[in-house]
Amino acid sequence: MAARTGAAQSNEPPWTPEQFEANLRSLGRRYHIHHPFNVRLNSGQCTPDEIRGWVANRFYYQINIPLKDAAILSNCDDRETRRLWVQRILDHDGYDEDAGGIESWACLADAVGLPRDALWSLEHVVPGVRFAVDAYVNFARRVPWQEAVCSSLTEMFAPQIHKDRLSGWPSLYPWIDQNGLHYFRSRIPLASRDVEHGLAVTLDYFRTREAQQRALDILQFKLDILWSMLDSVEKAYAQ
Ligand SMILES: O=C(O)c1cc(C(=O)O)c2c(n1)C(=O)C(=O)c1cc(C(=O)O)[nH]c1-2
Repeated sequence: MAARTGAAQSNEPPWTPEQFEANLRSLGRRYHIHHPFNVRLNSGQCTPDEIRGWVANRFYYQINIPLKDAAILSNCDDRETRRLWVQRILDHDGYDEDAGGIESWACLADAVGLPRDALWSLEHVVPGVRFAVDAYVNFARRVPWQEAVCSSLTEMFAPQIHKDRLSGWPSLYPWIDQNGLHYFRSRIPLASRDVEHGLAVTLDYFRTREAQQRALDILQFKLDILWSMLDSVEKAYAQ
């Protein structure tokens, strides 16, 4: 991964944990919440076909998140971290009475009128989305687990995008069955819990200025993945 956020001099002192966290959070200005497609989506300007296209494509991200988390687990030699991290897989795949996030996303597909067989067949997934999501999973497979943990920190910015959908969609898109929005509601507390753990790992692992700079580059890489997914959806569906 090429440095994106400015080369660091290795002789500079490390940022304090507070400054480091503030610098990570400042990358929120590049979150896909600001992507033109998302701006249209959350301001009521998307057609039903565009929304169905977005749901079908984002499904590829949803079903790959547990593979990404399993890759992190497979590289992680720290038992305490594994005990916490395994929950992320269960959140998406479900356990006991909890049907899980993938099933919730399938309910969103029902709500927007996308048939389940079309969703699960992945027939609507466009190449750019496939490449971007696969890049995320492959990154998690090959880097030290702490770097992969850092890449999940885009979740710092996710609660707001979920809240925007929950507050806006019912009036902007009254044709969408509101029961389908459960996924967004469920993710708000889970994202906050994930971030608390992910940030603790990141602040502890990236200690030198050079390492902290690498953490910013990793977060930017993940922001780019989310951004390019929307670029691809926009190109495929926007009128
Ligand atoms: O709807 C969104 O915009 C959005 C973004 C992100 C993100 O920022 O990576 C995640 C999610 N949703 C999400 O639902 C989710 O479960 C999730 C897991 C992760 C991750 O990197 O481990 N990101 C995200």
